Formats: sequence, C-alpha cells, structure tokens
Amino acid sequence: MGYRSVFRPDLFAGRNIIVTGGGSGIGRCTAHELASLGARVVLIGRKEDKLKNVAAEITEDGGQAIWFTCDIREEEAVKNTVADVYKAVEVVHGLVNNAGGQFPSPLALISQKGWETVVRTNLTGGFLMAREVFMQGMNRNGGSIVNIIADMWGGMPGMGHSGAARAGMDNFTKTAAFEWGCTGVRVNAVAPGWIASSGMDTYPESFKSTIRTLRAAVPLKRMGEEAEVSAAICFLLSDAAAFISGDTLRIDGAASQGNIAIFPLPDHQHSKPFDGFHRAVKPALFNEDSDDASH
Ligand SMILES: CCCCCCC/C=C/C(=O)SCCNC(=O)CCNC(=O)[C@H](O)C(C)(C)COP(=O)(O)OP(=O)(O)OC[C@H]1O[C@@H](n2cnc3c(N)ncnc32)[C@H](O)[C@@H]1OP(=O)(O)O
Ligand SMILES: NC(=O)C1=CN([C@@H]2O[C@H](COP(=O)(O)OP(=O)(O)OC[C@H]3O[C@@H](n4cnc5c(N)ncnc54)[C@H](OP(=O)(O)O)[C@@H]3O)[C@@H](O)[C@H]2O)C=CC1
Repeated sequence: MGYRSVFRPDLFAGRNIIVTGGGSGIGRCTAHELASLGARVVLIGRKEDKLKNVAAEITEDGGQAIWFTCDIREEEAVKNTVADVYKAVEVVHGLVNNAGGQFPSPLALISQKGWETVVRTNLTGGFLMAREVFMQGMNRNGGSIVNIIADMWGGMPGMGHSGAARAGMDNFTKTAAFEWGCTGVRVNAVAPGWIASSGMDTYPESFKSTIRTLRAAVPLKRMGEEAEVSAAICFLLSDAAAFISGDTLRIDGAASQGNIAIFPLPDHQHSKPFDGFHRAVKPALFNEDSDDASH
C-alpha cells in the first residue's frame, strides 16, 4: 500500500542541525545520533579540541559535521557565529540548545557573579541562540528548536541558580512557540532527570555520591543514559513531531512526578550529619565549620 514511515534511516537527510555543547555528554551523543540519521551537524561550544574530536568521530563514521567555537553568553559572538553557520550551510532546519551546566552550591554561598554566570549560561545563552537562528533564517523556512532544561519546579537544594534559569527557559519555550508558530517554527524542551553523562563527572564526589544513593527515589530505580535523552531530542526535531510545539518532555524515569523529595531536607532540629552533599549544605546554612564545603 506504499506506506512510508517517518521513522526511516534517513530521517534527517538534507537537514542541517545545530547542537550547542556538542563537544561532550548529551550534546555529543545527540550529534552522533543525528548524523547517523543523515543530518549535517553543526557543533558549537567553547573548547575547540572537544568540538574537533567529535566532528572527527562523526566523519570517521561516515557522517557530516562542522564546528564553530562560541561562548553562547556573548551576544556579538552568537550573532557572528550564527551568521557564519548560515554562510556555511544556507538553511538551518534544527537547533538543539543543549549547552549548559552549573556548580552545585547552596543558595547562601552563591555570589552575584556566580548566579549571573549560571543564569547567562542556561537562560540568556539559549535565548540568544534561538533568537539569532530564528531571525537569521529559520523564520523564512520553518524548523524545530529543542531546549534542554531540567524539571526542578519543586525546588532542589544546591541547584537554586540553575533551577531558576531552567524554569525561565521552560517559559521561554512556550512563548517562543506561541510567537513563532505562524512561521512554521516549532519550539519544545526536554527535561532530563539524573543522567549518567560525562558532564556529571565534573562534580565533586560528595555531590555524585548523593545522586547515586538517591537513585532509589526514582520510580524506574536508575539513572538515565545519554542516548535516552538524545532519542527524545531527535523525535522532537523530526517530522514525527510536526504538530508538537510549546511542550516540555520529561526524560527522568518519573522522578519529577508526584511529590517525591529527591533530596533529603537538611534537618537542623537534630544534629545527625547528612550524607554527601548535605555535609556541605548544612554547615553553610547554619554557619558551622565544615571541611566539605568545596562546592
Ligand atoms: C528530577 C530532575 C533532576 C534534574 C537535575 C538536573 C541535574 C543537572 C545535571 C547537569 O547539568 S550535569 C552536567 C552539566 N555540566 C556542568 O555542569 C559542567 C560543569 N559546570 C561548569 O562548567 C560551570 O558551572 C558553567 C557555569 C557551566 C560554566 O562556567 P564558566 O567556566 O564560565 O565559569 P567559571 O569561570 O568557572 O566561573 C565563573 C564564576 O562563577 C562562580 N563559580 C564558579 N564555580 C563556582 C563554585 N564551584 N562555587 C562558587 N562559585 C563558583 C564564580 O563567581 C566564578 O567567578 P570567579 O570566582 O572565577 O571570579
Ligand atoms: N546530565 C544530567 O543529569 C543533566 C543534564 N542537563 C543539561 O543537559 C545539558 C548537557 O549536559 P551534559 O551533557 O550532562 O554535560 P556536559 O558538561 O558534558 O555538557 C555541557 C556542554 O555545554 C557546553 N557549554 C557550557 N557553557 C557554554 C558556553 N557558555 N558556551 C558554549 N558552550 C558551553 C560545554 O562545552 P565547552 O566546554 O566547549 O564550553 C559542554 O560541552 C546541560 O545543559 C545540562 O545542564 C539537564 C538535566 C540533567
């Protein structure tokens, strides 16, 4: 009967897709997945060596990848980089706003500079990338933007700066979908839960060990894999999601459902010490000495 599934091996053939933070972790994995489905991938990040390596891996596998260095927090750099991308590929069909991160720290210890660094990385940077990709061409041809955020809507100790920025990005996603929908541009977000990515390795051991012990609180009883996030990103970029816009898809093993307190709360009524991360949080909140305040 000639039925042609959208889920075919050349799903992204002829498509040019930007992946910010494509030099490592979820971004690298997504770039590989997209390239293996036929896309020409445009990698963006700050560190040339990481981007070069991923582009070489993709090329060795028979895929297509180019890369540009850019700090997404800098407006002029973003404008110029996106202009260079359009010069190189003419049409941009997709943007994965994946670059981001934070340093886990109790709110009380975050300086203004530290707060602004995280907000600029995870909110302003995503806005600048989306605006420039939209204004420099996607507004004429349509396309799909996927923002990588994290569902910390219930609040999360140690992640106050990042949680605030991600909540902002969730709202940006909805407004951009509203304003840009008439041009054929779709805007969605994915909210990964705890993913065993290479980015996680950058965190202090106390924080990582807390996350490991909290796996039990995830209904699916494990951390997620980078490829499980990439698969959802690819779905939202693809024509299979052609009528989905303004949505946020959680990939967290149901960790954000219900009222699960994934972190045990600091309990200053009792002097019982807390494991891992809270050994740093509690003394900071209550002005106690700690040798583990290396957030
Ligand atoms: C159920 C759902 C749960 C979901 C939970 C979500 C979990 C999320 C997990 C992840 O995101 S995993 C991995 C992501 N990757 C990273 O986080 C990478 C590591 N982080 C960074 O590289 C940085 O934090 C950054 C913000 C991404 C980039 O920072 P940049 O390199 O530009 O900044 P710095 O020059 O290092 O610092 C600037 C400024 O920031 C303050 N600051 C930095 N680190 C600390 C710290 N450890 N403690 C306190 N303050 C810090 C500080 O003011 C710095 O200024 P100076 O002191 O250098 O003048
Ligand atoms: N792993 C997890 O559990 C979760 C991760 N996330 C989010 O998913 C995304 C990917 O994380 P993950 O792969 O785990 O971590 P990584 O640290 O491996 O990836 C983050 C990437 O962002 C890039 N980046 C950071 N700041 C900038 C900047 N200012 N300009 C350009 N690029 C930048 C980095 O590249 P470079 O060093 O070249 O600048 C890096 O490749 C992040 O936004 C993260 O916060 C969300 C929820 C959970």
